[in-house]
Amino acid sequence: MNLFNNDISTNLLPADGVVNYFGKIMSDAEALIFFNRLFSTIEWRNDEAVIYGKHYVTKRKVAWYGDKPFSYSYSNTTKEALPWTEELQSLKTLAEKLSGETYNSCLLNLYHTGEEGMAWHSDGEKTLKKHGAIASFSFGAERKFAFKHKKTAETISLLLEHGSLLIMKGATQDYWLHRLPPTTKVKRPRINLTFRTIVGQ
Ligand SMILES: O=C(O)CCC(=O)C(=O)O
Ligand SMILES: [Fe+2]
Repeated sequence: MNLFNNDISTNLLPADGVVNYFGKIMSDAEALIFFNRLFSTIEWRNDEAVIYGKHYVTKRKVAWYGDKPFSYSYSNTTKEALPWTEELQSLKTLAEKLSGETYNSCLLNLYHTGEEGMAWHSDGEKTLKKHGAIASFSFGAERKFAFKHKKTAETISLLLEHGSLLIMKGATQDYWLHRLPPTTKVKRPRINLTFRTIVGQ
């Protein structure tokens, strides 16, 4: 368990990838402004999934934005990226400055309460740049986030704070799963943004 690591130069993973937690990169007041603007201006939609032929609509809401109308396909649905909003453009610039990487798209998640989460997965889709960085911003309720090694099952956890930035890069998606565990303790909403790089479209 590594709940309070705040040194950006520290790799939270012991091997097979790089995860840097920058901690809070803005004031709580500034982060609240981002939360409110994102909550009201993003075109939030319920996420859909087809699992064993059954159609599910999640409570969690999602949105997909980018430089171009990139398509993003998963669970038998395809979404086209919407053009950047002012807030997304400024957060993309901030992520690029702090991480020294570039991004061309962003997947957003809105978790209304702690009971909504995201199951173990890795973001290694073929449409994403191989070993490209993923920059993850958190706004609103603080939530636990966890990594699990695909072979050894070693687990690393941390807290994602209001107004914080986490970077995943290198071979992370090849070797590690990550998840946002559900919890009954958190009653407030959280917004997550993951800036990514789509290739070949
Ligand atoms: O909500 C989070 O912090 C993680 C979201 C995530 O892993 C994803 O969108 O791929
Ligand atoms: Fe992910």
